[in-house]
Amino acid sequence: MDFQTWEPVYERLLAAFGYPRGDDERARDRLAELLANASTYDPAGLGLDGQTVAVAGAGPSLEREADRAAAADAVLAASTAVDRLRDAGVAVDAMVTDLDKNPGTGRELTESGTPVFVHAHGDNVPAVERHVPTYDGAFVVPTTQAAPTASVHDFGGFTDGDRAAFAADHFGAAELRFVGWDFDDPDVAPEKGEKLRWAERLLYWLESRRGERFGVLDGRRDDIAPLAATD
Ligand SMILES: Nc1ncnc2c1ncn2[C@@H]1O[C@H](COP(=O)(O)OP(=O)(O)OP(=O)(O)O)[C@@H](O)[C@H]1O
Ligand SMILES: Nc1nc2c(c(=O)[nH]1)N=C(CO)CN2
Repeated sequence: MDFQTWEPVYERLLAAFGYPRGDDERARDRLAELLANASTYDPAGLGLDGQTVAVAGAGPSLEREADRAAAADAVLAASTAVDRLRDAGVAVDAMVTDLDKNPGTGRELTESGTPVFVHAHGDNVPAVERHVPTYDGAFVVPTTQAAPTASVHDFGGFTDGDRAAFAADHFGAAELRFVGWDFDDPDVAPEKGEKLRWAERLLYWLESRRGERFGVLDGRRDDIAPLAATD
């Protein structure tokens, strides 16, 4: 997705959560500085074009659905879904994270040649500053939710999981398969619940743009507030 398409939705997110845009931009630029000497990873190298890509979230259903991830051509996993899939015997092709839960996993992945999409936003600069210098920059894909720059990309999306879906879409995935997504999880804290509601709206927008029907949204569409007139 190009930024022109993403920006109106991004502006709605900023308004909904009260995030200052300037903070996201400063975070983006700090991430760029920290990687200034690295030749970062081009996700085209993942070869997602035409593939069935599993997009793993960290909901309670993940272990139950691990086989569906294993059977996909590629797996992009959000944050702690990486560790849980590994424990279930499923290796991931890339991790998508804002470094707030399992930064050590991200470091190990980059060290062993698995790309990690590292997202900088207005509320994670200390984590970015602490962990990015410990990563192998050759396997980091730097991302922002603000305007992209020469070195920091914006493929669209907000939470770790939906950003994985937008990245898979951007790099040509033929089919997205969602595992570990539980929108009605009663155990998530209120702010996280609000983020999950936005993730759901974003996936609804994405499926409509792709002309696809994501099974994870079956039975839910009537209750989703659309983000675009075309939804
Ligand atoms: N029930 C759920 N609980 C948590 N995450 C879920 C759930 N369902 C789907 N997800 C997706 O899994 C992703 C990873 O969740 P996790 O709790 O490991 O990370 P997080 O760092 O808190 O995520 P984020 O920073 O994006 O809020 C979320 O970003 C979300 O997109
Ligand atoms: N500014 C800002 N941006 C975000 C935040 C956040 O807490 N602050 N959280 C996200 C996913 O958890 C994604 N983007």
